[in-house]
Amino acid sequence: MSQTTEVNPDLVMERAKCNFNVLEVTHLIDGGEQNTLQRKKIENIALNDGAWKDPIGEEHMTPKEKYENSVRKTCIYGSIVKNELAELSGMESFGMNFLAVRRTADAFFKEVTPLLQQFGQFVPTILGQCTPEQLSCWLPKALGLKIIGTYAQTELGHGTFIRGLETTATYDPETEEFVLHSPTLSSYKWWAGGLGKTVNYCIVVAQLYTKGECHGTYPFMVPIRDEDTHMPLPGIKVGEIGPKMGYNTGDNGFLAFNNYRIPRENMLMKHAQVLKDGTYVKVARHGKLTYGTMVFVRVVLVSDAAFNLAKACTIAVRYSAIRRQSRPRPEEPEPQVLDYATQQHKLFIAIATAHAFQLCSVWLWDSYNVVLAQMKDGNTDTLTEFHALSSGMKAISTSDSAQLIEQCRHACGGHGYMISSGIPNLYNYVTATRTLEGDYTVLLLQTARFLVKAYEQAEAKKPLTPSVAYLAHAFSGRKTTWDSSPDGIIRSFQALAAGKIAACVRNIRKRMQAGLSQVDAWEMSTIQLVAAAEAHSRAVIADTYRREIVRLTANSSPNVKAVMEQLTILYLYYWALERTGDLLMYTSVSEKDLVDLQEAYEELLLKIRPNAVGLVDAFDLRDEILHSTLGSYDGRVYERLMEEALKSPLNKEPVNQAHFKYLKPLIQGKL
Ligand SMILES: CCCCCCCCCCCCCCCCCCCCC/C=C/C(=O)SCCNC(=O)CCNC(=O)[C@H](O)C(C)(C)COP(=O)(O)OP(=O)(O)OC[C@H]1O[C@@H](n2cnc3c(N)ncnc32)[C@H](O)[C@@H]1OP(=O)(O)O
Ligand SMILES: Cc1cc2nc3c(=O)[nH]c(=O)nc-3n(C[C@H](O)[C@H](O)[C@H](O)COP(=O)(O)OP(=O)(O)OC[C@H]3O[C@@H](n4cnc5c(N)ncnc54)[C@H](O)[C@@H]3O)c2cc1C
Repeated sequence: MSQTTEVNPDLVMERAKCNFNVLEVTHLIDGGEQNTLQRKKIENIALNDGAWKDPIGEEHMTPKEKYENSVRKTCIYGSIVKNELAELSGMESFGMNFLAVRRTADAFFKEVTPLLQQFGQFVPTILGQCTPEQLSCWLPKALGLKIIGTYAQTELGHGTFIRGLETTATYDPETEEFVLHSPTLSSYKWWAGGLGKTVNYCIVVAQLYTKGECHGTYPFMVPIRDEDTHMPLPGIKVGEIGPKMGYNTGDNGFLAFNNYRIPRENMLMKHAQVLKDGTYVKVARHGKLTYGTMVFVRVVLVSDAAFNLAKACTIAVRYSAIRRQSRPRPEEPEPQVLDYATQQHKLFIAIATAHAFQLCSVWLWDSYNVVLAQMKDGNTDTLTEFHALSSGMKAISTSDSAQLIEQCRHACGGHGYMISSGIPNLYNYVTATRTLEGDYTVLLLQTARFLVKAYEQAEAKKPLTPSVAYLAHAFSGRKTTWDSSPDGIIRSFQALAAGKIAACVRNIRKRMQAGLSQVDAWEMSTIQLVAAAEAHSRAVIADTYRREIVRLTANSSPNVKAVMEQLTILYLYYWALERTGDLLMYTSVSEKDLVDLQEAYEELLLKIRPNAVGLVDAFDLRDEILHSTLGSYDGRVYERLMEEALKSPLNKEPVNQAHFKYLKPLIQGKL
């Protein structure tokens, strides 16, 4: 935590009011004291020298300057990671320390590094899609930054529908090469991060053709730029796609091939092989293992959503503690805006949600490792359930985080709209994650596919996998009894998920009986299927959050236990109140129960209020990582806003030339 000598008195007061041990909660969020110490060590090594700081605010730079500045900082951070953090960061395990490296990177990059995909997708694809020989060839080069790569799957014409990709990789047994070709404009690769200017290698997903037959999409390792001159290689057309809402330091690019040849060995052959004579050999037992990188990134994105939401609520809660506005009681000073119940309603759910997603991400990560271990032994049985689970969690966590970050902006009034508040960059980053790596709707429909099948299993009294075990109770013919205890509310969330899934199944069957095909009946039901998958994912998140908090605070001090319990209950009440219509439909909840619940929710906000600043301090986000005039630890908000305003290039001269060139002639009637 960064400290300065003068701290805003309101923040001093808030910190004195906090009744729990902030460090204990930090340890809880980090997954233990050792992790906190290690993270702080990484942050200290990486951030204490400051050579990476921007010469002028990035927001005042041209797109070209922004990109070049971002590469500059990437190299500084790259050398710190390579020379000083490599051992600490456990790169190969992608564990907690790797997350600390990822978290520290945000001090360097307000948007993104052009090397995000190197570590987010290029290395993971090498790890997940290569044969042992390929792995030993490419992994050291990629980890040692001898080659810089990205992941080019999406095309101008298709992102969601991978089977519709048009880029072809046709095997030529004469030369033992693949010929990569982009037959149409819509087949141009589009979006890959770092592709525009930075990378020299690219994992390209293309339709595999051999012996005149198409075998579906596979990944290929493709050199695209000369390793010395960095010029695009002959047969390659590559460039940057232009300004975006965010990710502007990430040089997302386009790429096309004109009968471009790569050696046979450059097909990533863990899951299928093409022999020298062109024979296709399928190795994998599960048809979708080539989608593995996407599953990995979806898991990572849940923790990314939690982290970015924690940043936004740190900014908004600290700001709300120093911001005073209006005078409801004329005899008293203006209250801190944090004292308004509506402000607490906007912010405390954001804190609880950041905790919920953080704990769910750790749980999801652990479950993912179990699935990977089973797959190593040749067992892919749990992959389908995990795909459904990770798709749902990715969809909900990225979407809720984006919405709550926007809510944090609302909570900061006009100043939240300043780039220097830090919130716009956070929103622009997170809202993209709702789309990338599988759009929200598309992923929830994947979850729904699984749920409908699970419902049919339950109906046939067959065994159910853990995440849908609650469906076994869906056939009692009675509404679930409302009970406002935490476990009772979770049971109600499960009941409404089960009710929605059952309604979807009924609708699909009814439509098919009326003569629609299965595809059309499904399509007509997709609005409800998305709602059912959302309800299911929310039930899983609520259940996991509650279970994990109970487990993790078993030995905590009483006040930590109490405040963590309050947050989980707040989360449950909030979502119950958001879904009153559904509860009335699928549980025995009465009007009076809902009135009581609303009252209990409002009382809970009051209980949490004195600990609000302590709760966001516990996220332990250094000022360098927050990049915020409103959210710094010392609360010197107005001073920082003024300092930033004075940095505006428009303030460099008293009168701008546009006055004489355009305005004066207009004023003088000469135009
Ligand atoms: C040293 C230097 C230092 C420098 C700084 C260091 C900085 C450190 C930074 C560290 C970085 C850390 C990481 C940070 C975060 C990472 C961010 C990375 C950035 C990401 C940017 C974005 C990238 C992308 O977007 S890549 C493109 C992604 N594209 C998609 O996601 C496409 C979505 N579409 C699909 O997934 C599919 O097409 C789908 C699933 C919608 C449909 O597929 P289909 O083939 O048509 O399948 P279908 O017929 O519908 O059948 C479904 C069937 O298959 C099963 N299924 C589908 N998918 C899967 C799967 N993945 N796994 C398992 N099973 C699957 C499904 O269940 C169905 O089964 P059945 O119902 O039984 O038939
Ligand atoms: C910042 C950013 C970075 C990215 N980085 C990369 C990268 O590094 N590499 C890479 O390969 N790609 C990358 N992408 C691309 C990204 O993966 C795709 O944009 C994403 O998967 C969505 O696909 P799409 O753009 O084709 O959307 P579309 O599928 O065209 O979606 C448009 C609309 O149609 C709806 N829709 C589509 N299909 C269905 C359906 N079956 N049922 C119901 N509704 C449907 C969607 O819900 C959406 O509302 C990036 C994208 C962004 C924004």
